[in-house]
Amino acid sequence: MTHSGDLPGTVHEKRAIRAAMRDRLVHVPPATSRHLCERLASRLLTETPACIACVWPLPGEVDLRPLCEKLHQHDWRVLIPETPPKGSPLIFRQWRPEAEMKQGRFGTSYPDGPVSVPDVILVPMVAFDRRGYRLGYGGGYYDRTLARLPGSKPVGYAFSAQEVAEVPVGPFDMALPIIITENEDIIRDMSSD
Ligand SMILES: Nc1nc2c(c(=O)[nH]1)N(C=O)[C@@H](CNc1ccc(C(=O)N[C@@H](CCC(=O)O)C(=O)O)cc1)CN2
Ligand SMILES: Nc1ncnc2c1ncn2[C@@H]1O[C@H](COP(=O)(O)OP(=O)(O)OP(=O)(O)O)[C@@H](O)[C@H]1O
Repeated sequence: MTHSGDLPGTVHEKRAIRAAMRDRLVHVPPATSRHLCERLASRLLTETPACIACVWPLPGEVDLRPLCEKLHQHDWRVLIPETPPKGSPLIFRQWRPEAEMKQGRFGTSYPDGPVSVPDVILVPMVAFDRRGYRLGYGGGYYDRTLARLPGSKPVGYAFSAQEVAEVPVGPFDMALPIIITENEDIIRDMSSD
């Protein structure tokens, strides 16, 4: 596989962090995921209902399904991404509680609903740092998607256990303005830009 954007050293470092995180995430209890969903819900539900992109969980990840249900009950439109071939941005489709989920690329699941553009994008990650940089599974999907949707507000979320000192940063990586964990809201410090 070619990695057009990142230097070879960055690619290796990113791989090593992904492997370390897989081991760490095995030990996160399910209650932590529920707690994080509650923190996300209490923050989002103070805002006017809007259109929000969530994700259907992959093994070991934060499970946003309770949040999807709650937001839907409060008149938010919930979208879940369909994963296209690598190199293309994500396709967001409307989800409803009764939606049948289809199997997509890399073990992802997505609903069959109409395509829509989110106002808010909840951004999953494998690891993050305090500057707001994140590391995903290496598809570059969120970097590409956020670059094309400047009007959508990205909100990162992760377990505190996923924090590392410094995520290696490639030319396309963008720092997130906010990352929410089960313990705190990490707001990016713009003064260091
Ligand atoms: N729940 C969830 N859905 C999501 C994402 C995510 O991070 N979490 N994505 C975020 O972009 C997109 C899917 N991105 C992915 C890109 C690559 C691989 C992948 O290559 N997986 C490897 C194993 C990688 C590893 O564990 O190191 C594989 O399946 O072999 C998986 C997902 C969209 N949907
Ligand atoms: N906007 C973009 N345009 C072109 N290439 C990009 C863009 N964003 C990322 N890439 C490239 O995609 C590849 C994967 O990126 P990276 O390792 O940062 O993915 P990731 O953030 O871990 O994955 P994901 O966003 O899917 O969770 C890299 O080669 C990167 O340079």
